[in-house]
Amino acid sequence: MYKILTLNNISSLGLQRLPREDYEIGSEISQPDGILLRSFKMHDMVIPDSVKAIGRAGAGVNNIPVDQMSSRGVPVFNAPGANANAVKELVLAGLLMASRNINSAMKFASGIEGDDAAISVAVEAGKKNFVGSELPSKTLGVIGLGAIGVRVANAALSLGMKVVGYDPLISVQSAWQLSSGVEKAISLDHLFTQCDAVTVHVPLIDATRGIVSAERLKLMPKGGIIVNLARGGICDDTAVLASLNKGHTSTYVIDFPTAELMKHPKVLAFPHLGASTNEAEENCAVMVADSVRDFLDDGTVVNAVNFPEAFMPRNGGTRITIANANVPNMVGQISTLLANAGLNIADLLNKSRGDIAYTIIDLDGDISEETVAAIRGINGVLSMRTLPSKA
Ligand SMILES: NC(=O)c1ccc[n+]([C@@H]2O[C@H](COP(=O)([O-])OP(=O)(O)OC[C@H]3O[C@@H](n4cnc5c(N)ncnc54)[C@H](O)[C@@H]3O)[C@@H](O)[C@H]2O)c1
Ligand SMILES: O=C(O)[C@H](O)COP(=O)(O)O
Repeated sequence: MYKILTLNNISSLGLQRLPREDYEIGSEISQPDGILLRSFKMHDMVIPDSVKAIGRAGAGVNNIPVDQMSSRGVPVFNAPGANANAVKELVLAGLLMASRNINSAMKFASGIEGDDAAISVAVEAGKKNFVGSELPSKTLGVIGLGAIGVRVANAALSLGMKVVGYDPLISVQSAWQLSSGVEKAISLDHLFTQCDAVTVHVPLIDATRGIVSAERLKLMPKGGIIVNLARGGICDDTAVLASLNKGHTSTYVIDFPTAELMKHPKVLAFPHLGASTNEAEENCAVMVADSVRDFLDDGTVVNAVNFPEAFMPRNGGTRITIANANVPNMVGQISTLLANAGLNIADLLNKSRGDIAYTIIDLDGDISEETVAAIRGINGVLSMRTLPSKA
């Protein structure tokens, strides 16, 4: 029986992927084997040694101490692309709200008093204050062309916008999905000089913190729109507020409001709503629950942010899995210990990613506690699991 601790509400469709005969799930579980969460901030939490896997039902993992988990040989899974359409739709909504002054116009309309005739007079007199502009012929800059950025770029093209993209680390999969109509910016500065609106879709990491800066905002034409549904910190909020106050930037659409941002009339603040659709919550929960289950049951690794992909069909015998530092002779030392214990290797898979290597070994026989301890004792082994044979 595996124990799963949930740190946020996880869609029941996802939790149903973990059969109750094998999985106990709850928000008060002690000594869990796995943790499922959304945006719960884990950095200040003491993560029990029992934890073997962490599953983020979403995209961003900046709320999880991934490096610490890597050093403990614990994979962190996420749900790549599972909420991308939801975010794309909110980006488009934000762009439309900003360019048509929808928020302030709605506030005006809801503040009108009087009978129907008076309302009609006020509406017709007041609408001139909310004249907007249309998206075709405008240029959108998309920073980060991953699951969300590609969808936003392609959708904006289909709405008639010119689209300029920037992502020096673009994956082959994203490049395949990106419309050929999206132009490539040669640098971030190049992107800002061309764009009436800029939207960010990068993870919050050192390299992306503050990339929407005072200097870059000045490069944009007057009246520009900034959309940040990625993470607070990617835009320099102080610089954006200064640019709004000067009248250079027209609107800041943000999914991560702060006290200062929320009270500004030119800020459209959403309550971290990007992934909050029934579809996205279900997609994310199902995807990450499957990954955590496949790992706990079989040692399979799919969609981990810190481990290599690893899948080997079960041959029916006992399986051991080892995460270790990616240095020479680890597999040699492990197989020597197995040979010394008289254990034959039926099948073996060894993969690496950055500093971590991961090995799956199916054995023709049962492994003793003594041999497990010897493998755990090899310098560089970060974690080891023994999975009972499967019929
Ligand atoms: N508001 C929400 O509810 C919500 C929902 C989902 C994701 N997000 C945020 O959006 C981010 C992106 O999500 P995604 O699903 O598209 O992730 P993704 O991993 O598919 O895409 C991220 C892209 O950013 C690119 N990138 C990384 N560093 C970069 C840099 N310095 N400059 C330019 N590009 C860079 C990567 O190459 C990748 O293509 C997440 O990390 C998360 O923080 C927010
Ligand atoms: O990174 C993400 O996937 C989003 O920020 C969604 O976060 P949430 O699951 O807390 O809505």
